Amino acid sequence: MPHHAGLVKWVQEVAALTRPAAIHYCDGSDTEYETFVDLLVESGTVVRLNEEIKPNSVYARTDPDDVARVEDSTFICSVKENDAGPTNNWMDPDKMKATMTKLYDGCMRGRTLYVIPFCMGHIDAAEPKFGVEITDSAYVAISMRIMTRMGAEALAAMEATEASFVPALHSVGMPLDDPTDDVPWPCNDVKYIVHFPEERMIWSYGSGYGGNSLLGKKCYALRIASVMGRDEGWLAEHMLILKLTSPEGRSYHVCAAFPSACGKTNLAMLEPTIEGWSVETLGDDIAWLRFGEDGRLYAVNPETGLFGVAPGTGMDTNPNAVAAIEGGNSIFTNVALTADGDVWWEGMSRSAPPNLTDWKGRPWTARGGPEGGRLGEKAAHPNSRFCTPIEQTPILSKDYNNPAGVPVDAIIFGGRRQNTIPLVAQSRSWSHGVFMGATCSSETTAAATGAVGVLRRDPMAMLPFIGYHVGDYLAHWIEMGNSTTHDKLPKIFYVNWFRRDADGRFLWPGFKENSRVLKWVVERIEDRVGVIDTPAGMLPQPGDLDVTGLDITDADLAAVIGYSPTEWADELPRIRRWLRSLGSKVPVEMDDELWLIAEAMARRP
Ligand SMILES: Nc1nc2c(ncn2[C@@H]2O[C@H](COP(=O)(O)OP(=O)(O)OP(=O)(O)O)[C@@H](O)[C@H]2O)c(=O)[nH]1
Ligand SMILES: O=C([O-])CC(=O)C(=O)O
Ligand SMILES: [Mn+2]
Repeated sequence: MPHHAGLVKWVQEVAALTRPAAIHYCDGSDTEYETFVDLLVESGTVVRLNEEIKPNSVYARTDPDDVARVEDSTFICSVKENDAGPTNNWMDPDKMKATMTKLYDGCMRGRTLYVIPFCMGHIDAAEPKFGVEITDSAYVAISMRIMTRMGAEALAAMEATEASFVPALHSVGMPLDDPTDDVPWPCNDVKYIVHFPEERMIWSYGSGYGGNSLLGKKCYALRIASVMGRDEGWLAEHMLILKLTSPEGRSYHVCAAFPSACGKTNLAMLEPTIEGWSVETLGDDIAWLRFGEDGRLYAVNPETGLFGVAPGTGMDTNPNAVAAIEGGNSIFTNVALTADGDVWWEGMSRSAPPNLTDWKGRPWTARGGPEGGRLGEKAAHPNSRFCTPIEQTPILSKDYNNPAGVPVDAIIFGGRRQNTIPLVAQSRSWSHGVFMGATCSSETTAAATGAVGVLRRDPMAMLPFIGYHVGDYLAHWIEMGNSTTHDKLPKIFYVNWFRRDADGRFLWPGFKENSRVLKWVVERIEDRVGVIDTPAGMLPQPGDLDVTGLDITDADLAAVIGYSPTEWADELPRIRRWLRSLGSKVPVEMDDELWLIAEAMARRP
């Protein structure tokens, strides 16, 4: 039994409310994992994959209505409504607690309450960030084991100092009065993903999907941590971290923020196509950025696993992710199952293997669709995921486990835009870089429920993850830039791999070829190439972007890297309207940058 008084008391309170049949404190051991998998096999939630092909791995199919983050049901319940800002759903915390307490009342009947002590970031960090998730899902428990530093070690470190922790309560919301009533994927139509920023507390109900239920990830490491960062002078960001080494052996660290399903995992594990360059991975989704004593910004990845989009992950796009997955020890969700007990998804190989079972459990027919389903339906859900220990990445940087993190040389923002945004642009200054991040936009993907392909602004790729007022968040970014000398700050860039021609064809091959853009970024850091200053930012000069050996026409290249005055004439009013819609907390620097761009456009027809 743990002796952390605060923890024991909280577990007792939750148990009194939710009335589970049993309580289990997770130690994170291999035996415990085996027990949980056995239970999940018995309840039909997972099947074990073929031990020869995917050792120690399982496959889960969710309820077809529980496949992504539910942004409409995600709330920031700050005490004051204005502290949640215009981009978050808000409800009065007392009202929300009353509503959810009713839902939690008896919600774990017939199930086991699992207590998962965990640490986001390194347990021996200067100020370790602890959390404890209570959940009634063993699927969540085995996923948290991959994604976080959890179990006995985290608990011991917490107990050593009676450290405070973020309490994170999760229930699938399906009590069992008769065990034979259980379903493979218990969940509830009513879903709430709720954050109490002042109390640093998370309540989640009704969903078992990763982004809604693995509360260390988006809920803690982004929404709650962004509030901690505001108060303590650091940043919690939706960013990958990579280390890039040039043929001369000089290394640089790059953080990049792209919205969900817009290429972070792919870039983080990139295999450069240009001679002599190499990439090592440090993180693929979340970065915590703090100033070191030398005044530089340092990044750590608070997670220990990859929770990656499966479709599109294949040998030709991301061989390092494939290698990590081949290592086994993984949980696959909503992909397709092969006849020999392996997994498959669109983009893994050119054609589907025979006798597939799709993500809804339907046999896959030779005509290329599920039995009883529509032609053209995918075998794997577009937001299907692999959950794999990051340590299995063949190109993991040796600094991944360094509690102090790595110094950041460049920050890249990106989005998924068919037009307007050039392949790569550098910011003229820190505040122009913050402006680029702030006005970043993207066409929506399947990572959240709702329509796909709709253009929305996604500041720093954090729109669904900022735990407070977006205006205060942008001001915090500006302040971070003012807390050190200009030359120590990372350079800021803005990229777009997704620009298309009039026929909808991607103009840029992307994936591994994005190494050519990283090379240009390094050449800018080293001040070896010049730029063309445009309203869209500082763009590569003709001939500077290395396209040796690349199959791209001059016309396509010009179109993908170029500034389009007509497209920007449409864009500028959209940006202005959007900034206005955020209200008066937006820092004045954003208006200044907008004005500078408008000026430049007027000068340069
Ligand atoms: N056209 C094109 N598609 C890309 C590129 N990089 C990634 N993609 C596609 O974008 C999708 C998502 O890529 P990921 O790297 O998994 O995205 P992510 O940002 O890590 O997503 P989250 O885990 O949801 O935060 C996949 O379907 C990829 O095939 C690129 O350079 N060009
Ligand atoms: O949270 C999730 O569901 C997965 C993810 O990384 C994202 O959506 O950005
Ligand atoms: Mn993500």
